[in-house]
Amino acid sequence: MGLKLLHLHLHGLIRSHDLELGRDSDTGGQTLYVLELVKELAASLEVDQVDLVTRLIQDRRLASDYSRPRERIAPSANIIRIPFGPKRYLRKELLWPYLDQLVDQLIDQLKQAKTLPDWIHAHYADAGYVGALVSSRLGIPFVFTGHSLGREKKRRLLESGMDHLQIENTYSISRRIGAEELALANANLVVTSTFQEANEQYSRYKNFVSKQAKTIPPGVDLRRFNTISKPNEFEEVQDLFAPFLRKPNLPPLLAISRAVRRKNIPALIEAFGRSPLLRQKHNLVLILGTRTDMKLLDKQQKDVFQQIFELVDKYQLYGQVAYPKFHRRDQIAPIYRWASKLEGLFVNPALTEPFGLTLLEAAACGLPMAATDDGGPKDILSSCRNGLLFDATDLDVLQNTLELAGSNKKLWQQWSSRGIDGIKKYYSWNSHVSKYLSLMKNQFNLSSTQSLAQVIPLSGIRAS
Ligand SMILES: O=c1ccn([C@@H]2O[C@H](COP(=O)(O)OP(=O)(O)O[C@H]3O[C@H](CO)[C@@H](O)[C@H](O)[C@H]3O)[C@@H](O)[C@H]2O)c(=O)[nH]1
Ligand SMILES: O=P(O)(O)OC[C@H]1O[C@](O)(CO)[C@@H](O)[C@@H]1O
Repeated sequence: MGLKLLHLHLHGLIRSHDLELGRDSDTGGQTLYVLELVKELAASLEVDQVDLVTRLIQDRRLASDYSRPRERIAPSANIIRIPFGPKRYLRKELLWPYLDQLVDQLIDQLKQAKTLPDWIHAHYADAGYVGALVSSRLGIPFVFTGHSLGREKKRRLLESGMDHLQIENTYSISRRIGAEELALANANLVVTSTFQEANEQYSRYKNFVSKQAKTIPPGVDLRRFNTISKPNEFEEVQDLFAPFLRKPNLPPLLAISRAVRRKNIPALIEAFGRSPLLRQKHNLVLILGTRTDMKLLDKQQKDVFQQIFELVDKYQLYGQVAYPKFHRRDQIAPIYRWASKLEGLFVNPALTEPFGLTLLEAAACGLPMAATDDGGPKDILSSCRNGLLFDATDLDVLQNTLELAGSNKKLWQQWSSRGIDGIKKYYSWNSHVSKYLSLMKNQFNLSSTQSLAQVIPLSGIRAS
C-alpha cells in the first residue's frame, strides 16, 4: 500500500491552477513551493494519496475557488479547505486566534478517516502550530518546513531600523516565533531549503536539534522556465513596459517579488537612482505583484509603493523605471527571457532570502543574477556560479556590484550558460521528491510496505 500524506499550508491564496502570486503579501513563493511539491508527490508511484489542507475563504473580493471545500489537483491529490475564524480573507498575522478551531476540526476529520496519514508536513509557523498539536494528539509523525523564520525576519527588520514595538504590532512576531518553537519541539524532521538555514537560522531556536534537519532544495518547473521563446512573446513583453521606458532595449535590471518590506526594493531604486552609470546603461523593471487600486493594497504594500514613488520622484527616473500594475503568471517566464535577450540581470536585494525561487526561474531562462548574500542565493550561486552576491544592507556595495555585473559581456555570457546548466543539474522537483521520500523512509526506518504510523512511537511534546 502506498503512502498517504497530509500537507498543511494555511495562509495566502492557494488553488490548483493560476496561482495569484504577488497579489498580496501572503501569496508568493511558499504557495508555489507547496503546490508543486504536492503535484510531484502525487505523481510518485510510492504515494497513494496526498491532501493539502488550507483555509476555506468566503470573500466576494476573491475568486470562488477559495470557497470550495474540496478541489482536485491531480488523480491522487486534493486541496481540502476547512473554515476557521471569520469567513473573509485575512492576512496571515490575523489568523493566530483562530488556529485552534482548525486543530479541533482536523482531529475530528482524521479520527473519522479509515486510515491516518503516514505523516503530516506543515509549511510555515501557522501550519506548524496546527500540525504539532494534531500530530502529537494522534501520534502521527510530523515534518516541519519554516519557509521563512520569524527570528531571522525580526533580526533583519531590527537591523533595518524598525523597532520592537513596530515589528510586534505589524507582524505578531512573538506568536509566530512561539509557534515555530512548538513546531520544532514536536517535529520528527525539519526540511530546510539551504544548509545556511539549518546552521544559522533554525539554530537560534531553543527547540531545534540539528540532527532533526535535512536540506532538500526546492525545484523549478523546467517546462515553464526555460530558454525557448514562444512566438511574439518578446513583443508582448515590450508592450507591457512600453508606457514606462524611453529606451526599451537597454539591458534591464529586473526584480520580481511581493511588495513587502523584507524584499528591500526601495534600496535597489536608491542605488540605481544615484548611479549615472546604471542610469545610462540600464532600465529598472519592477514586477511587484498585481494591483488594481492602491487603496486596496495591505498596509505593508502601500508603504513599499509609497517609498518607490517617492524615490522615482526624488531621482526623476521617469522613462527609466517600469512598474506595471498587472501581469499574468504566464508572462513571468517570457519576462525573464526578454531580460536575458537584452543581456540584463535579475536582482534580488532582499534583507533576507531563505531560498528565492525567482533565482531558479531567472537562471533557467538564461538570466544571470545579482543577489543578497543570504540564504538561498548563496547556495544557488555556489552551485550555478551565475552572477554576484552583495550585502543588501550597504547601498554603496549594492550600487558598485550592479555597475560591475553589467560591465562585462563575456562574463555575462558565462553566467547565463552556467545558470541554465546548473538549474537542470541541481534544482528539479523530481529529484526533490525522490530525496524527500527516501529520506522519510530512512528517517523512520520505513520498509516499502510499513506505514510510518506503525514505526513511530506516540511522541509529541504537548503544546506549552
Ligand atoms: O509579482 C509577482 C511576484 C512574485 N511572483 C512569483 O512568486 C514567487 C516568489 O517566490 P520567492 O522568490 O521564493 O519569494 P517569496 O514569495 O518570498 O517566498 C518565500 O517562500 C519561498 C519558498 O519557501 C522561499 O523561496 C522564499 O525565500 C521565501 O521568502 C516566484 O515564483 C515568482 O515568480 C510572481 O509570479 N509575480
Ligand atoms: O517571513 P515573511 O516575510 O512573512 O515571508 C514569508 C511569506 O512569503 C510567502 O512564502 C509567500 O508565499 C508566504 O507564504 C509567507 O507569508
